[in-house]
Amino acid sequence: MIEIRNLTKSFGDMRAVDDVSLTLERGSITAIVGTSGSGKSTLLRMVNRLVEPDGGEVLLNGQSTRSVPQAALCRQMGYVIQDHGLFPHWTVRRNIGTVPQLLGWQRARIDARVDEVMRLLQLDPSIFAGRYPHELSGGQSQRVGVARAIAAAPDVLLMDEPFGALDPVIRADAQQVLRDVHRASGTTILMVTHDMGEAMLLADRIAVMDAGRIVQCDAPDRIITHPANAFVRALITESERAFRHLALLPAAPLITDMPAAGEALPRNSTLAAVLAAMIWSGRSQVPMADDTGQVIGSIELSDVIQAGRPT
Ligand SMILES: Nc1ncnc2c1ncn2[C@@H]1O[C@H](COP(=O)(O)OP(=O)(O)OP(=O)(O)O)[C@@H](O)[C@H]1O
Repeated sequence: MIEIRNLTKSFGDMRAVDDVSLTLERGSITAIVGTSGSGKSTLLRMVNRLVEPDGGEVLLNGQSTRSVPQAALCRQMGYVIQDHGLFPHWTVRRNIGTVPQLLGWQRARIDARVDEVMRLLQLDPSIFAGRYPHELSGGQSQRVGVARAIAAAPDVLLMDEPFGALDPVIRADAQQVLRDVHRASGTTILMVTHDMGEAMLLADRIAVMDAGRIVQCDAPDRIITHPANAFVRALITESERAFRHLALLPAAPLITDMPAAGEALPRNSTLAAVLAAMIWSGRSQVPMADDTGQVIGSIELSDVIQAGRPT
C-alpha cells in the first residue's frame, strides 16, 4: 500500500502541488486526471522522488520513502513516460534488462525474464529483442517502455501519459495489454492521463486535480454520478456521462428469459454496447449469448435505461 501524505511542492511562487493526500490500495489502479499544469506529473514524480517534495511524505508499505536512497526507490518503482525514454544505442533486450542488470541478476535469469515480459506485452522476442529503438513503431516502443518498467517485477508502476502519443486503435490495444499485465502481476499502478475515457476504462479510482489540489478521488461510477463540483462535471462532459456510466456497467445482471430476435451480443458486454446495438439495429430487446454463442436470454431497453440512472 502507498500512502501519500500532505505532499507539497512549489516552483518559485507557484504551488504546483498543494497539500495532497492519497491512499493507493495494493494491486489497485489509480488514475490522476486534470487540466494541463494542474500538478499531475509533479505529484507522480514525488512518489519516486524524481522531484523532492517541500513538505509531506510518501509511505511505501508503512515505511517513509525518505529513508530509501533515491536510486533504490527508482528500482523498486517502475516508471513509464510518454516518449518511453528508451536508450537509443541499446537493443530492446538490453533496454528491458536495465533494472535486473542493475540489481545484479545472473545473465540467464535476465534473458529469461526479458523473454517473459516481452511475450506478456505481445512482442515476439525472436523479432524484436535484437532491434534498436529507432527500428520500432510508436506502439512497439511504448510496449518496450512498459516491459522495461515491469522487468524487475516492481510492486509499484508509475505511468505518466503512457499512451498519450498513440493513435486511438493502437491505444486501445495498449490499454488492453496493460489490463492483462496488471491482472497477471497485481502491481499497484498510479497513472497520469489527460483522457477521462482511459481513466474510466482502466482505473479503480480516479483522482481529479485542479490547481495543485485533489478535488475528488472516487471510483469511476461515483465520479460520473456524483461529481464533487462544477470542475469535475465539466471534465466528464455532461453529454457523454450517461454513456460513460453505461460503459462501466456489466450487461449480465439484466439478462431475462424473454425471447428476442436478431443478432445476439456476448453476455460479458457492457450496457453501453447493448444500448449501442439497440440503437443501431432499431430493436428494444437484444438476445444475449454465452461464450459458445448459445442464446441464454435477452435484455430490455427499459431495463438498460433504469440501470443507467445515477443512484
Ligand atoms: N521543474 C520545474 N520548474 C518550474 N516549474 C515547474 C517545473 N515542473 C513543473 N512546473 C510547473 O508546475 C506546474 C505543474 O506542472 P505539472 O507538469 O506537474 O502539471 P501537469 O498537470 O502534469 O501538466 P500537463 O498535463 O501539461 O503535463 C506547471 O505550472 C508547471 O509549469
